Amino acid sequence: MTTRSHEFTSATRALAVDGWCVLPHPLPLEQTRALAGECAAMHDARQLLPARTGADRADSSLRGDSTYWFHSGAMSAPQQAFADHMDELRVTLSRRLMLGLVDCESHYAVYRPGAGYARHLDCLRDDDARVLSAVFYLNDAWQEADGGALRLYLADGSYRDVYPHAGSLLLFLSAQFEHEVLPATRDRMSVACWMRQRAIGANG
Ligand SMILES: O=C(O)CCC(=O)C(=O)O
Ligand SMILES: [Fe+2]
Repeated sequence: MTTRSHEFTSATRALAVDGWCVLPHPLPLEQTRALAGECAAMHDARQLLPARTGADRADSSLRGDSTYWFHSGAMSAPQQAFADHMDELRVTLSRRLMLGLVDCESHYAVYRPGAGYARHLDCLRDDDARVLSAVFYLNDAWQEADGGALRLYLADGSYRDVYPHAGSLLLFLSAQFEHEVLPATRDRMSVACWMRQRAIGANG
């Protein structure tokens, strides 16, 4: 079995059983580095903007990150390589788990020290398109003492803390897992991605 098909098989099993999983190194190291370099440079150039919460407003007490949405048809080479990999994963998971996933949307996110994202669900109100959440982390040499865990709340009332180590990909079913981003002591970079079904009521 190739590394990639092994990765897809373990993700399929874990999602079917637990509804979430972490893939330690789904992308080649150079691709992770290229994304991290681009994200940091775009952040320095102020191309990331304060993120919005459901009510279409920026409220930094709920959510403190800045984001840049990938534009299909106008992606940089690192963004395109990431999007191609996620599309391949989407098609495989959709077929094996019968999820009806039709596309992905992705953005860079940077949380400055002290910024977090309060406990939430990724499904937007009045829009059930997001089925699978994927967060790909870009931070070299992250230590648990740096904070910044993604805290994933499980159905039995416990939680798991996932640290944003460069190259790891967290996947979870968007409608089932509340989660929050805990504040960190250093900049925290990621690509957040949602695999979507055709929303009920959507045209075309
Ligand atoms: O960066 C993370 O670990 C998760 C971000 C998140 O929950 C979101 O963007 O909805
Ligand atoms: Fe989220």
